[in-house]
Amino acid sequence: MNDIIIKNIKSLILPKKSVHPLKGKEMDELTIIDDAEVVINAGRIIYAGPSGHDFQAEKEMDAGGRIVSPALVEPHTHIVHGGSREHEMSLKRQGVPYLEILKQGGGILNTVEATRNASFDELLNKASASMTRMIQHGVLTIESKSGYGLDRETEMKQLQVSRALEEKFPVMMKHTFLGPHAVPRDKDSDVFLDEMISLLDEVKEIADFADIFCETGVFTIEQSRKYMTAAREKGLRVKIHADEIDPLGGLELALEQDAVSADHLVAASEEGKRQLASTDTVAVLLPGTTFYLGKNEFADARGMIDAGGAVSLATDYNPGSCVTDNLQMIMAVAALKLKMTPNEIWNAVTVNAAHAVGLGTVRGTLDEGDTADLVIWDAPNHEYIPYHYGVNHAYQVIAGGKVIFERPGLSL
Ligand SMILES: O=C(O)CC1=NCN=C1
Ligand SMILES: [Zn+2]
Repeated sequence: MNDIIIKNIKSLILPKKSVHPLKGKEMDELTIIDDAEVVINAGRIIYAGPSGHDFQAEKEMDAGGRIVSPALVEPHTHIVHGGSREHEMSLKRQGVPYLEILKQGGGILNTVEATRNASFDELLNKASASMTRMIQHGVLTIESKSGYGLDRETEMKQLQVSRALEEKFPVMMKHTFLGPHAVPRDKDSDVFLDEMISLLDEVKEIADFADIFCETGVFTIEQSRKYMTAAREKGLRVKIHADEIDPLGGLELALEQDAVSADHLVAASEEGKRQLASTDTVAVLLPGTTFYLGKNEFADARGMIDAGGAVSLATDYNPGSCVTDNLQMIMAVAALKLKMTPNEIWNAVTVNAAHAVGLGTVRGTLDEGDTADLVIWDAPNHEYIPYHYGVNHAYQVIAGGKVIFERPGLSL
């Protein structure tokens, strides 16, 4: 006897499980099963496909003609942080560039001060509020970065808070050390980078990836290569904030370093985009950040996909350059500004996002045996979610076969 059967599913969205991230034309392939049902037992998918079978289950759920997909995967967040930077909005309005605010000691350094001053519990409570919103928006796999400590004690505190989130919520997480996120005001960048490299032995016990902000006025290509090489020698896979604002060649460095992902890529070179296709490195695009920074040039998703590359999407949720924990909104910006198709977008927030955090065959699909992490959406079809933006379309969120969120209706 199974635990649950979900019936009356208007259409079931089934991204393809693949040992490699979906690339190029594959990204536009998406199986949609109309008139479907899902059978769950012991927290795992037993069946997800056309209805009409005679499955037995303790509990029958009626999807009410709604659509169902795997729970979303969020491959790039700065969810653990103290404070907020709404005061910087006026600087942005006056046209002060992001890197100028950082140079003046604001930006990331402002959040560093708030994070250093926050207790473990304060950071956990604040991140828990964001985690709750992400889950309510259909996300059950999340990557979480450090990078607001710039010292051993606070970087480790952030990573421990990240681990505590995974204990507290029914989600799967990956944890990233982003010690080289900015250079402390009173430090030489090479000296500081060596300090962060010296932490890698300790970090590799608690983090899955090592990440660096390779950007003008932050860390150079040479410094990024030194750090990524050191991290890989310690057995950590690497990520990189690359070519976000200036075209330093961060994407090429990511590919040279066999990075699991290269993130931002707004200023990525044509050569880098061409090389992407011959690797399994996932381009994690963050169009919400481009929108939030008031820029008009978005990452060239079309160019990367059409050249055969693998693309995924994330919020980049952080207090300074993209203050949203709503991945559905990013799906809409990807449709409007990255010119991605609905099928590409759904693959970019499920199976390819899973590959971007080393979970490519573990999350983002509903194959037999997969964890029963799925969302029942209040939407008529899969194209509707990127189309109708700014609202939460998740009706029910099911984690490991348990309904953990149901959007309340009005009590009139
Ligand atoms: O500004 C922040 O807090 C987050 C960020 N890191 C690199 N780009 C944006
Ligand atoms: Zn980021």
